[in-house]
Amino acid sequence: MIQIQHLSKVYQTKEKVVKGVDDVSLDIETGEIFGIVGYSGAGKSSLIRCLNLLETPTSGTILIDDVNLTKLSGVKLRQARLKIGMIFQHFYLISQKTIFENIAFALQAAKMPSNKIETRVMELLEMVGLSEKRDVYPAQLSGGQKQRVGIARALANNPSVLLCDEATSALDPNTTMSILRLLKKINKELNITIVLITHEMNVVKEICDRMAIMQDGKVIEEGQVYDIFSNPVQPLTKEFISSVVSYEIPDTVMSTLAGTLVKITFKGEVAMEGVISDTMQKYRVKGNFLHGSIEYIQERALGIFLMELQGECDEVEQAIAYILEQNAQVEVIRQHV
Ligand SMILES: Nc1ncnc2c1ncn2[C@@H]1O[C@H](COP(=O)(O)OP(=O)(O)OP(=O)(O)O)[C@@H](O)[C@H]1O
Repeated sequence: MIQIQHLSKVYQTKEKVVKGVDDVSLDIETGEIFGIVGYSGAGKSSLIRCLNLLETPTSGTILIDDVNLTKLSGVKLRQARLKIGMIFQHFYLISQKTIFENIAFALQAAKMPSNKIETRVMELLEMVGLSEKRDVYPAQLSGGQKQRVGIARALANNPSVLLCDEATSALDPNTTMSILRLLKKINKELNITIVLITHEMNVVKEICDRMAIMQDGKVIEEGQVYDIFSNPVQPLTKEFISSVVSYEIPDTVMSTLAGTLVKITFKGEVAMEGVISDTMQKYRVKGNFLHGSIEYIQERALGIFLMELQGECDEVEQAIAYILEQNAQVEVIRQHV
């Protein structure tokens, strides 16, 4: 388990003092995939770089499996760092070395006996699907393949934690998906805890179990990804979610609506169509669908629909009460006019 306690990172420049990370506390469970989201400058890189002490925290504590990293130095710190792999947006492979040599380098640095290195490198290359590329140079690989090498190198010394710093931000959507699938496979098969930072909500939606949203160095919201998508609280969180699922209704359409405008959220197993059609039959209410989508988050359905409900006030109220009874969430966006 990773415990981040009251972590702060302050940068002192000639002109000013900047709080990159401002009193952040988070617990990340062993074996989970935890996403940290925020716009540029929110403090994500500073936070993730403090986790392996690439940045020295100004104050606060980082415990990994009860070992306080901030108290370690010298050999002990180097050993602890070997248990934390990291991958980067721009891969940072050594261009003069082959793929094999790039990965072997991480093992040599950790003093693995040379007769064991070849077997281990080939094992890693197979895990990331690049066995055929052992003797080529990084320039001969695509971005996705380079990131696979980055992953193999990060896993070389059997880390318990993998940090991903915008690992898919330089990749196209299809390649991003294949890298995310690989990370998920690694997480499941090796039970590695993954902490990733990203500005893309899609990445989080695809593979993370829990997430935190950062703004101005602080964590402003955290929780299960499913819960955050179904019930975001902070305006910034809502903004990030709208980048994946947007429920904006154009003003021109809005001005033509006379009924009550509601947002209905169905979680998981609730039979959405049945609830809506039952409601329309039970009450003298007409429903117009304005927008709708079903997202799958961690293989659990989340249906969000925007509807205009037309009818007498009390009928509309009863219809809403009925939908609520069926375990759906209803938010009245605008009462009928
Ligand atoms: N070495 C540094 N010296 C001074 N200020 C810094 C330094 N590194 C980061 N900062 C500042 O700390 C704040 C947080 O930056 P950080 O890079 O952690 O954010 P981020 O969310 O990762 O953004 P990005 O995705 O653009 O890197 C910003 O205001 C940034 O300017």
